[in-house]
Amino acid sequence: MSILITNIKNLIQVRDQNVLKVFGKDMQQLPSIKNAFLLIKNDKIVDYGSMDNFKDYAADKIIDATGKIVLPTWCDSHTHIVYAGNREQEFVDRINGLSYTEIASRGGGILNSAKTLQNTTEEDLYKQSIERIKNVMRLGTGALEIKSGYGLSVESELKILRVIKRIKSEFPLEVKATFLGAHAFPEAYLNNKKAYIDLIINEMLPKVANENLADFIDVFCEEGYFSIENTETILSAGKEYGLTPKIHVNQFNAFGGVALGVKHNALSVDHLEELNQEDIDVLKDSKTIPVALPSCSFFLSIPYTPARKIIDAGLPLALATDYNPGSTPSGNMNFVVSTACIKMKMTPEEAINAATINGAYAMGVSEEYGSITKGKKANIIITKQIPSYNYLPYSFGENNIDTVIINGEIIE
Ligand SMILES: N=CN[C@@H](CCC(=O)O)C(=O)O
Ligand SMILES: [Zn+2]
Repeated sequence: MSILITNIKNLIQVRDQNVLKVFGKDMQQLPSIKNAFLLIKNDKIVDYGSMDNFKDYAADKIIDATGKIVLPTWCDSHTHIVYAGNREQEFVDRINGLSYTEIASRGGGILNSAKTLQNTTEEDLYKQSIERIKNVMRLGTGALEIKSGYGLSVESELKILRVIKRIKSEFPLEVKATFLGAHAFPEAYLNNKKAYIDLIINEMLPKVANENLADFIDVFCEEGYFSIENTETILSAGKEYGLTPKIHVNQFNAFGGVALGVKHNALSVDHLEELNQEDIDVLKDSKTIPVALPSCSFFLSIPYTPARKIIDAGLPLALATDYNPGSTPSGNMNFVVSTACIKMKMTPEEAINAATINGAYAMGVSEEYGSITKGKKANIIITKQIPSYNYLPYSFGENNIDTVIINGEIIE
C-alpha cells in the first residue's frame, strides 16, 4: 500500500538527519517545507520534498492536503492507560475540598483503582482499555508507553502487562511497556513495606522478565510512597533483568529522586512539578530526559513543571499525558501541547518538538518515530485546513485533526 500526500501547506518536523532528541535553544527550531509532498510505502516514509521538485509518483491512494499541515504523530511517553473503572467520585471530593493526598490517605487514589482492577477480568480490562487506545489514536498518538501499577499483586500486575502485550500485537501504534509494581504500598503491607518490596523483587520481576512483559521499570518515588532507598533497591533489581529505569519523581516533593534517576541512567525522569537547581544541574551532561505532564497539573491544580528553567538551562524536555484514572483522565496530546504553551510558556515549536521527537526519545523509539525522516515509520497527522502550526496550540480544545496515519494505515 502506498499513500501520496500532495499540496501540503506546511510539512513540519522534517529532519533529514536522524536526530534523536533536541535540547535547549534547538527546541526553537521546527524544520519545515512549505508547499510539500510526502510519499509513504507500506509502513515507511520513503520520500518528501517541495512540490516544485515533485516527480509524478504513482500511489494506491492520493490525498490532497491543500491548506493543511502535516506532522509526525504524537509520541506519548508516559501513560497508565490500562486501568479499570474510573475515579469520578474522587474528582467530586476534590472539588468539595479534599486534597489528592488526603484522598489517598483514606484508602482512595491508587489503592482504589487497584481494588477495582483486581476485581476486573483480563478480558474486561482489555475491552475497557482498547476504547481509550482507539480514542488516542484518533487524536493523533502513534507511539505510546503504558505502565502497570494498578495491580499491586503478582496476579494483577501480570494481568495488566499481558493486556499491554496484547495491545502491542493487535494495534498499529508503537507500544512500550513499563513495570510499575512500585506504584503504592498495598494496604496489607502498610506496616511491612519491606515485604512488598521483596514481593516485587522476588516474585513479580522474575515473572515479568520470564514472559518478556516489560521494557522499562518505574517507581513512584515520593513521600508516602517509595523512598530514595526503596527506589534504588527496586531500580537495581529491575536493571538485573535488563529493564531500563523511567521514574516518577518530584511530583509533590523534591528530595533527590532526579539525581537517583541520573545515577541509574534512567531514560527519563517524569513529573518534576517541584524542581530545584540541583535537579537541573544533575540533568546536564546526562542522557536522562525530563518529562513534563501538564494535564496532570491542570487536573490536580498543582504547579506546572518549570519548562522555561529546564529549556533555558540547555536541557531537552518531553511532554506526555500521564493518562490515568486519578490525576489525568485524558490522553489528549493536543491538549497537552496547548497547555504547555499556555501555562508553561513553551513556544509552539518547543512544544511540538517536546511531543514528537523528544517524546519518542523518552520511550526509546526516536530512531524510528518522532520526525519526518526517510526510512522512519509512516506515522502522520494531517490537520484540517488551518492558518499555521501555531493554530494547533492556540485553538485549545478544538479538534484540528483531519486524518491520522499509523504504521502506514489510515485510522478510521
Ligand atoms: N503519581 C503517580 N501516579 C499517577 C497517578 C496515580 C493515581 O492517582 O492513580 C501519576 O503519574 O500521576
Ligand atoms: Zn504517571
